Amino acid sequence: MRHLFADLSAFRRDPLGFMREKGNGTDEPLVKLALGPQPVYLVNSPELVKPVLNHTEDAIDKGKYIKKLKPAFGNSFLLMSGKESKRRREVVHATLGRSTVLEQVPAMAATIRQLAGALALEEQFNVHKVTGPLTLRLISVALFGHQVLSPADELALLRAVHLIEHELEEDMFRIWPRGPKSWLRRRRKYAEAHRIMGLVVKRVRENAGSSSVLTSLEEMGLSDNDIRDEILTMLLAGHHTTASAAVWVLYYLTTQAGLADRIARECAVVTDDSGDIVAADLKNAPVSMALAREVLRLYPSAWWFSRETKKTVEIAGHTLKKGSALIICPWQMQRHPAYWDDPDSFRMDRQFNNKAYIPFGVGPRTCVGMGVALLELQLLALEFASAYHLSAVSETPAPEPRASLTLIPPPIELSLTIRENIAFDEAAA
Ligand code: HEM
Repeated sequence: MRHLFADLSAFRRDPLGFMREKGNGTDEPLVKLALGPQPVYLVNSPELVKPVLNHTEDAIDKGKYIKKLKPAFGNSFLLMSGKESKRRREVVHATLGRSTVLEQVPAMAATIRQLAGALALEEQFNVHKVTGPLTLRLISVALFGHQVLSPADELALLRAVHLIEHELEEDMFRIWPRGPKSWLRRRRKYAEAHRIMGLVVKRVRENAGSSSVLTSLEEMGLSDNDIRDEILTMLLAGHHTTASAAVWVLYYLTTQAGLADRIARECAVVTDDSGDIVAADLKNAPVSMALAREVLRLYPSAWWFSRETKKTVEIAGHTLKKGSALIICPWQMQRHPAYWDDPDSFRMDRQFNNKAYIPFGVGPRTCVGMGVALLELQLLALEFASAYHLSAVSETPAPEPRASLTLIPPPIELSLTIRENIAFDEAAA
């Protein structure tokens, strides 16, 4: 019998490499991992993803790993199960539905354009440092409308995220409890983060009084604290993940020969006479959408997520006893050579309706922000490619990302110069 912790040090050393090594080297649909006393399985077959994620909550539900996010997300529906979670999810989902979000396209595009203009004045910039504040602003625009979050609020929220992120990362796969010093440090940081977040949410509520999501949450009869937690969840879950993918969108625009030109041409098709993107025409912009999708295949920001069995469950010939963890790892499955040709290469001609393509999860708990995240990434590509020429200042190819709660991109430095013209010749198209 293998030691209960046999895989722990390899996992800690290189989580991304570990998952690929465990899953890609075998056709076992469920791979047992020795990460501690709790039985943990990697879901290694796309055929099992739906059965696991669509299972009734009384048998397979979100488990103890996600509960560790409670210090950040509080009492929000992301961490709940059952009727209350479903009720809240429906309200949020309605606000983030495609038709509602499309109404915010002019404001979102203008936000991106403003940032790009400011970056063009810089000699060079670190991409992740700018996509964090940008996606925070964009998700706030999508949810509450224009200019609800001030630049000072954005900085404050980013600081709060920074305070708790490291601590959450440390707790995620911790086996033994913290010592008193470390426990106190965590308590202090969380308290400070909560204070900051509380102040920001208060201002969001004051400034966005009539926005639909706030009104709907209030009409549901949620307490002030619960509304605070739902808002924070959307801002936190919504910006960090998208910011990480946004880095790679700009990176590939810079490094893939001809891609920026193709997207600039595509942008010309979806803009009106004043140069503004027309939301209803975005369906005619497949290249920028394929870029966003391929980026999320190679670099799924939510690189893993999990479920836990609430009773004994039979899956793929395994009897999983109550309390077993099931890890779903888009990072590993989306680079599995059995499901993808040349899996490590960036290729936009792929079929994304592949069962092994799961950057937003599937089933009843699939990402509520999927539509808005894809829209943000698409608008980013269109706005940058149409107006600027991007050049890489840091090394290419870029180093691999780091695995934290989400995938953290490496520092990538780019510079922008104003695009002179687009070559409209068909041959280049
Ligand atoms: C590229 C960006 C994003 C990625 C890769 C991503 C990924 C995911 C994944 C994989 C899940 C499912 C987790 C599970 O089944 O346990 C999820 C859930 C969730 N996401 Fe996203 N997400 C992104 C953007 C957003 C945005 C913009 C929002 C804004 C509101 C958001 C809010 C949420 C929430 C609230 C849930 C929980 C849903 C539930 O439990 O019912 N995400 N996300």
